[in-house]
Amino acid sequence: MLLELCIISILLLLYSIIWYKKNKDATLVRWPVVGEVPSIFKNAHRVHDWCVELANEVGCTVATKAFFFRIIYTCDFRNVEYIYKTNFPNFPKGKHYNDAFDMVAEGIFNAESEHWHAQRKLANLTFMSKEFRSLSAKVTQQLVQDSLFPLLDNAAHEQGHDGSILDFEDVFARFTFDSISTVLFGRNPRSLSSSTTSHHPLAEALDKATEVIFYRHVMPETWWKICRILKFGKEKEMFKPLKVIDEHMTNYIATKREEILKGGTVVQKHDVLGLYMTSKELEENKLIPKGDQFLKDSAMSFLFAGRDSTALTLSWFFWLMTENPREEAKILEELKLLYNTKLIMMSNNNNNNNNNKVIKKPSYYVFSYDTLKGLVYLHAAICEALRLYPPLPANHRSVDKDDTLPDGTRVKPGMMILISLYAMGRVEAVWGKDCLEYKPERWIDGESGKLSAVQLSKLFAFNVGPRNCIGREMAFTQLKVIIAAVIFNFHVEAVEGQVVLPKPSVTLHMQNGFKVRIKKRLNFN
Ligand code: HEM
Repeated sequence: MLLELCIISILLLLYSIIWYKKNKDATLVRWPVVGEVPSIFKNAHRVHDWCVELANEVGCTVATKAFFFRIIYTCDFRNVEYIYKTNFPNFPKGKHYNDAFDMVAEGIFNAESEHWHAQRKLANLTFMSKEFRSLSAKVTQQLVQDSLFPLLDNAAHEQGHDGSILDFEDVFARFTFDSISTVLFGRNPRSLSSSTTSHHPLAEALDKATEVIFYRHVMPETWWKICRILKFGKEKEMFKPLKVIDEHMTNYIATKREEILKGGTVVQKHDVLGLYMTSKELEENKLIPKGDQFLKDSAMSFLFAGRDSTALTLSWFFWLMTENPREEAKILEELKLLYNTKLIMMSNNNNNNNNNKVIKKPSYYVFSYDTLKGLVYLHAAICEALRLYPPLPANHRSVDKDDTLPDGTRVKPGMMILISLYAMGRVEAVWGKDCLEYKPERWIDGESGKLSAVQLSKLFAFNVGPRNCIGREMAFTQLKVIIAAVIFNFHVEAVEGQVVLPKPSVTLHMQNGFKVRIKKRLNFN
C-alpha cells in the first residue's frame, strides 16, 4: 500500500513538473483550483502589455477564474460597444466599482440608473454650456501664457545646468491641476509657478488616494475591506488624504457661498462649483442629492476624472513626438501655415485701415482654440496618441441579468467584465500589422484629406455610449492649445538613456516620469 502511494506521488510530481515546464512560458496558465491567479500575479507589473498579448495570442475575450470569482476579460470591439452602448442598462458599474471609489460616493462617477441619469443631465447643462466652454479655453490659454511659457523659457535658458531638465509628467500634472482647479472652483493654486517645487497638498492627497484605489482593484475585495476596518497596510494610508481632501472641499464650498452672496466676477460665476450651487436643475430634481456632501463628491468626481487623464495624454503625446520627429515636423508645418495665414490676414486688415501700424511679433505665441479647431493633422496626431496610450487603460462593468455578448460569450450576474482600452488600441486584427507604430495618417481619409468618420468611431479612449466622457470637449480644447503652444515655440528633446514605460495603475502613468530638455524655436525671424 505504502509502495503504491509512493509511486502515485512520484508520478503526480513528475506530471506536475512536466506540466509546469510545458506551460511556464504560456501567456495564460490555468491552474487547478486557483485558476489564472498565478498568471495574474506574474504579469501584474506589466498588466497592460499582458492584456495585449492575451488579445493577440489567446483571444480578444478570455474567461478567467480567480478562486470562485469569474472575470471576463475582453477587448473585442463588438462586445465593448454592446456593453457600453447597445445594452448599456444591463452593465452597470456595480458594487465592486462603487466600493473602490467610495470617496466620491454620491458623485456622478459612482451614481447608477436613474440617479446617474439625473446627475448626467445636470453635468451636461454645465459642461455643454457656451459659458463653460469659453471659460475652459480662456483658462488654458491664460495658463500657457502666464505659467507654462515662463517655466519652459527658464528651462531653455538653463542649458547645460541642472534646471534645464524638466519632468514633463510632473509639469503637465501641475498644469492640469491648476487648470481644473480654476474651472471647478474659480481659484488657481499656481502649482506650475517656476518658483514652486513642492506639490499642492490637495494634489498630493489625490495622488495618494488614486494609488490606494489601484490596490483596491488588484486585491480581493474582502481583504482590502478588512484592512480598511483594521486601518492596516495601504488602507491605513487612505485616512490622511481623505481628511486633506475633505478640508479643502469644505473650504472651497464655504468661500464660493460667500462669493455668490456678494455677486462674483464672471469666472467665479461660471466655474463648475458656482454653476452647481446656483443651478435650478439641482434644486428642483428630486433624484439629485442635496447639501454640501453632494457638492464635495461632485467636485471630487470631476477632479479625479479631469486632472490625470489630460496630463497623462500630454506626457505620452510629447514622448511620442520625441520618438517620431517626422510626425512632429508635420504638426509644426500645419501650425506655421496657420500662423502665417493669420499674419497675412492681420496685415491686410492693417493695409485696409491704412494706419500703417507695424505688426508686433510676440516672443512666444499661443494659438486660440477657435483657430486650432479645424486642424486635421493635429487632431489625428492626438487621436493616435490616445489609441496607443489611453489614460484610462482599463475599465470594468458588472452584469445585471444573464446575457450573451456579440462574440457568443455567456455572462451572468456576479461576474466582472474587465475591458482593456489599452489592448483595444493595439489589436492587430483591427489596426493592422503596423498597430504598434505611431501613424496619425490612419485617422485621415486618403481621398478627402478630412478626418475619417470610420476611424473616429474606433476611438474608445473617452468611452462610448450614454456614459461617455463628459469632459471630452474640454480635454480636446486643452490638448490642442497646449500642444500647439509647446510645439510652435519650443523644441522638446528626451533626455537620453531613460526608459519610458507604463506603470501599473488606474491611470496610465509613466514608471519614472519623462525627463526632457527644452530649446527655443526661432519661428518669428
Ligand atoms: C484626455 C482626457 C480624458 C480622457 C481620455 C477621459 C476618459 C474618460 C473615460 C474612459 C470615462 C469613462 C469612465 C468609466 O466609465 O468608468 C470618462 C468619464 C468621465 N470623464 Fe473623462 N476623460 C478625459 C478628460 C476629462 C475631463 C477634462 C473631464 C472634466 C472634468 C472629464 C470628466 C469625466 C466625467 C465627469 C466622467 C463620468 C461620466 C459619467 O459617468 O457619466 N474627463 N472619461
